[in-house]
Amino acid sequence: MSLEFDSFTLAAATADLSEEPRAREHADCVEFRMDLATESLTALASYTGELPIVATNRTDREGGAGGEESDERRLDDLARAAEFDSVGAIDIELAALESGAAETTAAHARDHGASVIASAHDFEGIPDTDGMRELLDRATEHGEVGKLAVSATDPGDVLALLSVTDELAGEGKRVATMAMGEAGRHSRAVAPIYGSRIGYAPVDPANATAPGQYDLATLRELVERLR
Ligand SMILES: O=C1C[C@@](O)(C(=O)O)C[C@@H](O)[C@@H]1O
Repeated sequence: MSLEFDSFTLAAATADLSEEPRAREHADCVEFRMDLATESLTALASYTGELPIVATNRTDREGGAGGEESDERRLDDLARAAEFDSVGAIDIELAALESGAAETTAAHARDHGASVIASAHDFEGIPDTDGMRELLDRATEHGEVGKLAVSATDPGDVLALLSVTDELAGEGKRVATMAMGEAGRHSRAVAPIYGSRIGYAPVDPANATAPGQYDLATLRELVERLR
């Protein structure tokens, strides 16, 4: 089952697929953080949930726990994840796509009907507007969706991110954006209005996969009320 991200899609982010029944009420899909899970391929093989899965195997370099040294193994596991019917998309870092390291991973995923989210994360801060536009634009060239997560220290940081989101979405590009951190939290509720296609929230707030996330029920309610 392929995930197209034709409209806003709310992902319940988790390292534990047994949480899926609790996510169903609010989420459109599950983001399975393979890098935070144990035996992730075994968990995928025994998944019997209803929600389609976005498989993510995040590298340490972009805030994950997938290791830095074992990029080949990490990407290989991601490619194998895409073989499961339940996996509708995989998330690959733009850096790995641009270096060519993940070219076969992306092709393999598409061969198995899974789309590709090309993602970039800045855990240190927020690039300037031109930098964000350029990164996001490049991401949309490599993925069915281009995603940018930045770190805000001030609510004003979010303005530039929203404006770039609005601009690229207005050009018909599929983008997903969010500002991490407390100061950026509101971006998660507001960015969908400007065209962001994917939101992430943990089922259990104690298990956030990024700083400043709302819990799933709250984000769903905020997005619904604001649109
Ligand atoms: O890339 C993202 C976005 C994210 O970092 C966030 O800020 O919500 C959460 C991650 O799980 C996901 O892979």
